[in-house]
Amino acid sequence: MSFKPFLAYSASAGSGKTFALSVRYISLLFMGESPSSILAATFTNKAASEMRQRVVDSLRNLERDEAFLNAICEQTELSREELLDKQPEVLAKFLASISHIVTLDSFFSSILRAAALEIGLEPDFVTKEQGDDALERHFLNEVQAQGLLSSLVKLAMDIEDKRFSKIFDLMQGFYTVDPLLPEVQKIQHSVQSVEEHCESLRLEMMKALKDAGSADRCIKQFETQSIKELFGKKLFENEMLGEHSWFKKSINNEIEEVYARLKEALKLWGKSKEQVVLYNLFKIYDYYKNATIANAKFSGILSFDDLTYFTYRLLHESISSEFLYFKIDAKFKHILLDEFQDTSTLQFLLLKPLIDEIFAGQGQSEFKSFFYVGDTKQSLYRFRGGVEELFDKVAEHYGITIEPMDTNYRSCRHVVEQVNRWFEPTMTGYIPQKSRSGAKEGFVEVVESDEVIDEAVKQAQNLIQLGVDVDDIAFLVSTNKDGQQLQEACEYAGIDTLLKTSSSLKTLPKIATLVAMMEYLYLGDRIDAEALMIRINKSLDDIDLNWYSPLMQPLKILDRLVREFGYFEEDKNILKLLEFAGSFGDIPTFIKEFKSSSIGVAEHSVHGANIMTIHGSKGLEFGYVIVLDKLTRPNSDKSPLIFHYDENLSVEEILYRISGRDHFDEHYARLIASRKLSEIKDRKNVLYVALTRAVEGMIIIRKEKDSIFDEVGVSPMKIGEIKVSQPVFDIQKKEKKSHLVRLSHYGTQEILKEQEDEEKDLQAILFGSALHYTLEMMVRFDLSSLSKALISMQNRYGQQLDMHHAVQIEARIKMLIVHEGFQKLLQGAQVSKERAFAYDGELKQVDLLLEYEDSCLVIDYKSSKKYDLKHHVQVQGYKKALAKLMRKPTKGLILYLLEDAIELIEV
Ligand SMILES: Nc1ncnc2c1ncn2[C@@H]1O[C@H](COP(=O)(O)OP(=O)(O)OP(=O)(O)O)[C@@H](O)[C@H]1O
Repeated sequence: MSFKPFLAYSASAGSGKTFALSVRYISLLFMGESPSSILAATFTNKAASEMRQRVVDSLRNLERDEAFLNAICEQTELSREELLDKQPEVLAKFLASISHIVTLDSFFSSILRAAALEIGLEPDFVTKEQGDDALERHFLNEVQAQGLLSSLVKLAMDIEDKRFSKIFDLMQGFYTVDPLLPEVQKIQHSVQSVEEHCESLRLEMMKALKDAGSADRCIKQFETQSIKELFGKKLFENEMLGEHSWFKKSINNEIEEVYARLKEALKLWGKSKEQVVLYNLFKIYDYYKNATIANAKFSGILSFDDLTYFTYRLLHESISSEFLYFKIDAKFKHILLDEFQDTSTLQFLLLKPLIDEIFAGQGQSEFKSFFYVGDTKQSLYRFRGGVEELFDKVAEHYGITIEPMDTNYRSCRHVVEQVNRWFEPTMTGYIPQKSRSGAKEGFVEVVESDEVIDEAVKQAQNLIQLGVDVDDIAFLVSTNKDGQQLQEACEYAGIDTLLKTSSSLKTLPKIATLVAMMEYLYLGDRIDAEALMIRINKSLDDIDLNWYSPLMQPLKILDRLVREFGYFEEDKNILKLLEFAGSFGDIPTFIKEFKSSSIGVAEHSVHGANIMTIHGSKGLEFGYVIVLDKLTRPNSDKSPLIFHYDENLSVEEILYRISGRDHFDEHYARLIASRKLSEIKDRKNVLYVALTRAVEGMIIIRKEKDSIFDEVGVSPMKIGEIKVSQPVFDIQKKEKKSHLVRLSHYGTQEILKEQEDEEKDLQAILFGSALHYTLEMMVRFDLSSLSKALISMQNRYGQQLDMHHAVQIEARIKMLIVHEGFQKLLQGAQVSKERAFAYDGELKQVDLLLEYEDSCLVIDYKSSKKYDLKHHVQVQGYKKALAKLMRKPTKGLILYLLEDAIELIEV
């Protein structure tokens, strides 16, 4: 049998690790294993749902997926015929069973839910991504009640940053790896005697220097006001003081001897400071931890750190794995783990009892397996206790063979080769990848520009113009904030986007401004509102606020402000804000609750160019990738604490970072140096992930200075060419406007950028709506149906619609009725109008759907050609969605009902 039960793949991006995992999963099904006995864990929800989909799709269309079918044949040693024969039965069994294709977090959450009561947690808890302000308040109250506020203030002083929020971060850092923390001695240390000793040596040094007739500038080096100042002196980087050019002349044995003692005393000072800081931190950490646990239990809202912590407590202290299996009503015989390089030690410890169980049965007749895949070059989560050594340690511990894979199945040849060129010289242990035979050439381009966002938008417009489907484009950015900025620019340029970030609604400038305006109206607090208005290019004086009364409901006020600001009511983030505001009767409660809320940013549409952070793109692939330089300066890790892991991957010691400490303490210097190397490696890993996502082509936009790409020597270049089928249409050049773009919906899906005054716009909206309505009301596309539909339209719109527009509607539809091309399309088609369908959780509606025997055609009516690009992108989205839903090849058309012509444009 070629199925190796215990196996790991350590291989580069795109080499088919996830593919191999899916093959293995399905092979197990064909080998008769029950879906409920297999645990397959991936890193993101998206990856998990893609894997589930892949399993179902492959089981449905096995014969169409040659590569997959061959791989399953090889794994199972079954012939094609045997597999195809078994396929319906395996599919039926899979669909009827509970499968466990999950993220580790959701798996832990299900474990915890099943046995929550064992540790005093209500099983209906919910999980969320970020910590909340309530916890900080709760904790501060607790600290104050315990009389520990002075410890907190002292800590804030000791920690260079001097902000309380830094202390929260540090404690959250402890909590993330809590079970791995070392025992910290609960002895109160003092630095006073050490400081006194340092001080007397400093004075001794000054005297010795004076006695030796040293120059003033030498003596001045020791004229410091505090030990901290002395500690930070650069001269201590010298092992002997005589190595310093200033001191050469007057150096003598006595001075060197005092210097050595002073260095030793300062080393001790650093250590004592560390002990004091850690002692104080751990003292308050107990309260922080208790506050966190109490807060989670009380609110029923768990962060991912809470989830890991509680699951650890549950599995390691409260119940046995036998009891766990009983509780979750499953027993895993096979475990498959994806992206293993980012599994934290703690997460692994949570899985370990289940893996041990598999190995415990080894040698007996029962068929069990364990398989994991990963790439340490893509390890991104060191900060949350991800330790890349875990990959090898696990293999060693269980005696698992790690196999390499050397061919890239994802990217075109130029991407694979260029990535090799960048990383081979700059990344230790990098093994160049081969391109698969028959890979397309593709293209890679590096553009240098300090207007990163504008350039990215320009490049995307160019791709779209060349015929690239907007859904196949992905922008990769460094931060959520960069993503938001880019999204606004894309929206402005008429490119639909899908923003996949974890940002909170509060952080969006539009939303923040609306709420600040409410505060201004209610409390008269002008400063915040004014500052935010400037950010969105407006001034308080531009806005008419005479309608306001303090008794108005928050929803009413926001609704009015949205209109005053000319915002788009259909903007989903604005809708989310309005929805939230709807549940409050008074302004102050709304403001208070909004500020402590953690409502996430809405996704903008079901299709469009993806915008995501590089971290979020891990494991994914896209046709065309545009990687953006970081908009802000790259920041280095300035955490005041350094965690050092031991052989068993527990935290062996925690070091306190003080600048200059490496001059005195060799052990500290060694760890700091290795930490710096890790930071560089982490940054390169991020770049490696970003530069390995593209299938057809990649564009990189780098800044001239301070570029994140400098690390691997990415400089302007171009290889290959963008080759896409036919250019489909011309992008209309849009002039940039200095004021905010205002969007309105009219018709069913028609989108208009407002350029005229409000009066004209209202008529345009009515015209679009009435035209759509008339077309909707026509039973058939003939003159008698038209005259009936026109009556319905007059009943509905007659009062407001211009006479001239009513005439136009009739004339345009008459032209359509006699249009030969259009009538031809109707032949043999089942016609549905205003067909609604749900796709990706959203309700969509198309104007006209023509269903033929073996294909479909989706038609979208437009009354003007002003916004070609937007129309085009929109119809592409419908086409894609309907092709999936109808399971038939689906074409798309934009039908322009213009004043003097009917035009049909294929999309
Ligand atoms: N043996 C194969 N034959 C054909 N196509 C393959 C094969 N292996 C992988 N692929 C395809 O290559 C692409 C990359 O594969 P996959 O996502 O599994 O790589 P990966 O190693 O998991 O990448 P990453 O490290 O970036 O997560 C996918 O589109 C996959 O379907």
